[in-house]
Amino acid sequence: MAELVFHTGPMDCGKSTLALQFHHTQSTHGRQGRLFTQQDRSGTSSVTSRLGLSSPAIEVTEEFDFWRYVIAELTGGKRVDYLVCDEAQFYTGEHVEQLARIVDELQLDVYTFGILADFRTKLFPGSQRLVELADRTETLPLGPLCWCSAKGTHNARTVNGLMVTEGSQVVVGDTESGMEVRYEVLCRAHHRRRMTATRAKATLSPEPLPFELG
Ligand SMILES: Nc1ncnc2c1ncn2[C@@H]1O[C@H](COP(=O)(O)OP(=O)(O)O)[C@@H](O)[C@H]1O
Ligand SMILES: Cc1cn([C@H]2C[C@H](O)[C@@H](COP(=O)(O)O)O2)c(=O)[nH]c1=O
Repeated sequence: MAELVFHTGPMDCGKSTLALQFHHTQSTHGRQGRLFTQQDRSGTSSVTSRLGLSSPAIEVTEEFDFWRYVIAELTGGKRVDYLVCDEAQFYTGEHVEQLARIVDELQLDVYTFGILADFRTKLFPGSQRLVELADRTETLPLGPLCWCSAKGTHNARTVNGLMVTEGSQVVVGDTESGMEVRYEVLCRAHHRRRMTATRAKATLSPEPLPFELG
C-alpha cells in the first residue's frame, strides 16, 4: 500500500538530510521520484542540508498543483514512483490534499518533511493538514539541544538574541549564530519563559530555580 508520511521535528533536526537520503536510496534502487521544496534557506530551488548535501528540486508555488503535475508526467510517458517533499510546512492545505489523492488514486508513495509549529508554537497550515491526513507522522529521533541541554522541541525566533512573539508566520532563516534575526530551538520550559541562550547567559548563572516566582 502506498503511504503519505509526514516526517517532522524542530529546525535543525536532520529533516532535509533525511529527505535527500530517501531520494538517493530510492533512486539507487531503480525507482524514479521527484524532489520538491518551497523557499529553501539557500534561496534556490533545491533541498539543502546543513551536512553539506544538496540536490535540485521543483519549487512548490502557491499555484502549483501536484495532481496535475504527476498526471502530466505519467500521460507524457514519464515514470513516477514516489515524491519527496521538503519544507512541507509552507505548503497549502490544498497541496496536501493533492498529495493524499496521489497516494490513494495513483498508489505512489509520498514522503513529506517539515516543521510542525512556528515561532509562536502555532501549527503551520501545511503541517496541520499533514497531521490530519498522513498515514503516519514520524518525529525524527535526533535533534538540537536547548542551551540547558534538554531536548530542543520548540522553535524560537530571536532578534539580537531576544525572543520575539509577534511577526509574520513565514520568515525564511537559519539557526546560525551571528545573525540579527535567527531561530533558536529551545525546550518547552525555556520557550515559555522566552529564555534564549543569550538571555540566560546575561541573567542566570547558574539558574537559581527551575521555575519562576510570581
Ligand atoms: N559538521 C557536522 N557533522 C555532523 N553532523 C552535522 C554537522 N553539521 C550539521 N550536522 C547535523 O545536521 C543536522 C541538521 O540537518 P538538516 O537536514 O539541515 O536539518 P533540518 O532540515 O531539520 O533543519 C543537525 O542536527 C546535525 O545533527
Ligand atoms: C519557526 C519558523 C521557521 N520558519 C522558517 C525558517 C526556515 O527557513 C524554515 C525551517 O527550515 P528547517 O529546514 O526546518 O531548518 O522555516 C518560518 O518561516 N517561521 C517560523 O516561525
